[in-house]
Amino acid sequence: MTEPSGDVLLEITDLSLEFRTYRGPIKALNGVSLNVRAGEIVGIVGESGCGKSVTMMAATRLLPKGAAHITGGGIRLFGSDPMKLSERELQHVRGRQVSTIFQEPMNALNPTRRIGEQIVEVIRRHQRLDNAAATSKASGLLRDMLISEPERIMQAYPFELSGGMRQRVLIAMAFSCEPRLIIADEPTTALDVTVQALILGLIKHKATSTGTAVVFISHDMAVVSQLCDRLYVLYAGRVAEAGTTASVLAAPAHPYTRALIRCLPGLAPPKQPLEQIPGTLPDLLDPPAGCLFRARCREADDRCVSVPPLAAIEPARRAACWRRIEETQAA
Ligand SMILES: Nc1ncnc2c1ncn2[C@@H]1O[C@H](COP(=O)(O)OP(=O)(O)OP(=O)(O)O)[C@@H](O)[C@H]1O
Repeated sequence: MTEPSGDVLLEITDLSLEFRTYRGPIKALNGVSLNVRAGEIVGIVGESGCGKSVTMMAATRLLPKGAAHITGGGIRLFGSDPMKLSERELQHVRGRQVSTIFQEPMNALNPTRRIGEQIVEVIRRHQRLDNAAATSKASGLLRDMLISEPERIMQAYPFELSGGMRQRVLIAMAFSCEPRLIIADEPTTALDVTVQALILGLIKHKATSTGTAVVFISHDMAVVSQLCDRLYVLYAGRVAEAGTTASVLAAPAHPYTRALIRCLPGLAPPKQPLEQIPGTLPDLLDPPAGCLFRARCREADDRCVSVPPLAAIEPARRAACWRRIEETQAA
């Protein structure tokens, strides 16, 4: 697969991971490979429980200690294995090189402290700036988020702001230390559609103007397709399909990707009724053999009793579907 050029910031290779629970191991990831290069916006998309968050939490070593076990493959984040970093090195990476934006900003902000203090503290923790310079930088970052009165917002407490405004504050904070990579985990899911569009535009503009790479996690194909250069479609802890957003949307190769697209107004073919994907994700405590999408797939046949590899189907495209792999081989 031809990849875009640029430094590889994150490389996940064949990563398998399980959670050991009293009911048995939950096989959350099964051979996931993905990479992110400097300056690109990469989407990870798939329905709830498919492993999007776990993949990126593993990459930044944010998974609960003791419960999550890597059983295969590896991760290189800025050239190092995050599992082997000391706590101090990890803090440096998390503060200076990678920032994360989560879905619920209220959980990430301290409810008892003013917004301004919190942004200034983050800036000063990682940059040698005095209070006045950090305050001025915070104000500029809020303006970049189209907050017209940053001084007033900096005086406010989190509960005084709307959800969309709080999320803009968190995005400003994420960019404040000039990281090379931002991980945005469903940052707009809790917001209404108009605010969502504004926030997506702000992330895209700021990332493009600063050259920051973004991994954008979402269950919403419409959202990732607006924002991302490349997509990884995850299903039940495996990559079902990967490629540039334009090529995936133009000719989705995996039946799961096609089903995700057919569910969405705006992306579905015109004049066809929107569809639902029947069934649910397989039980990851006891996954069935073969292709994990088989039970929900209207195109499944005898070949699908064995697991399809994630194979190159065209330049810069991979898919894990026997039908598509064999069509490619036959062509
Ligand atoms: N701490 C945990 N203990 C046990 N299982 C977990 C834990 N965290 C995640 N899982 C399981 O790992 C699988 C992947 O979860 P993950 O949160 O990555 O999904 P997701 O695609 O991000 O979905 P969502 O959008 O709902 O967050 C799921 O089956 C989930 O139940």
